[in-house]
Amino acid sequence: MTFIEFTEHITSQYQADLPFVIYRKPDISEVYAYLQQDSILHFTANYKTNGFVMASFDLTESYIIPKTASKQIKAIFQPSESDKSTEIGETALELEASKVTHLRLVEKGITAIKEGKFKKVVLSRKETIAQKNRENYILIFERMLNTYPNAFVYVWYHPQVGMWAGATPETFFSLTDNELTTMALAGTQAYLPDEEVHWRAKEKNEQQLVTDFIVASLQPVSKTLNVTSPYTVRAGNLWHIRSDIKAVKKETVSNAKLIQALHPTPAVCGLPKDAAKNFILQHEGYPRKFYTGFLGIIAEDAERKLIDLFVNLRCMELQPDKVLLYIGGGITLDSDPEEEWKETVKKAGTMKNVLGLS
Ligand SMILES: C=C(O[C@H]1C=CC=C(C(=O)O)[C@@H]1O)C(=O)O
Repeated sequence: MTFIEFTEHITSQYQADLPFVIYRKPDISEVYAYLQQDSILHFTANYKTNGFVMASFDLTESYIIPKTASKQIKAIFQPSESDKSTEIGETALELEASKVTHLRLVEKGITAIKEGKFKKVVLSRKETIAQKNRENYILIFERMLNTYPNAFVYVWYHPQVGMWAGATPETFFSLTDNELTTMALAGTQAYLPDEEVHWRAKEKNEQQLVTDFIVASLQPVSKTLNVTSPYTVRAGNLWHIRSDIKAVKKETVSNAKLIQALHPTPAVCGLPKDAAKNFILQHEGYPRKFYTGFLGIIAEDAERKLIDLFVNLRCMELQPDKVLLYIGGGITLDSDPEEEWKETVKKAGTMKNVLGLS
């Protein structure tokens, strides 16, 4: 199937108001779709059903587009020069208001760290863009494919839930039979061509906290565990620090148990997990919904088990009359609120770029 034919199937699916997901895994040229043949909202509690999972940060919403209820199609996407001309404005006023709110939130987080409530918390905000862009979801998908070749790129739609799109640099975990791979991702700097990246102790420590958490969470459920040294990776207009983690999972550990052990990681929540999560739910002042949740594929049969899940970062909710961007950053003892604000502005650039806004 050509990419054009692929998009025609998606257009018919959307016109019929039926659920679908289109996605591309990092560094490959195939694009895939699950086209659900009914409009039922399917839930998954045990993550055993084959299909495409979309789970919210607080796990109150864990949906699946089941394989058995869907048509699956694929095509090859050839990268092209993307057209970035579609653009709309946003109100400076809203941005100012959200800056004050975010600075206060970060200050509260730093105070709580000083009081010993937790070591790290990831605090986020939502930015509203007065742009009617839901109908442009295919153009947005193409632009994300072109701009972020090493990201997991997707558009997900369910008539009862809404439409989400994103280009995330973070794997939650992949499982092939019992071999698990995951990553510890943290630290952010702007990508500037021809400039070398230097990480400060603050960012290195922040990333180490994430690695330590993942290792400690995987130890009880794994037979073997290996971690690479941290290295620098590019995610669009940003640099991050990353370590790769490989483990062999104990046979008896279920998907649900694994998810429970790892989600939410300190890359999106904090440390200790429960204290940071409570702080987020109490103080962020808006529901994260699917931002910092996870999404991806579950494909298990008698022969083999394949799971490929990604953390939902650098994403947006495409509502009929507006676009909502979700962005955050890790706060530790030495965080500076103004710098943290700037970091969220840079991260917002990942999605604004595909909307033609930066
Ligand atoms: C929470 C986000 O990014 C996470 C992933 C990489 C680096 C991060 C950081 O430097 O704070 C965050 O932990 C986001 O993009 O909204």
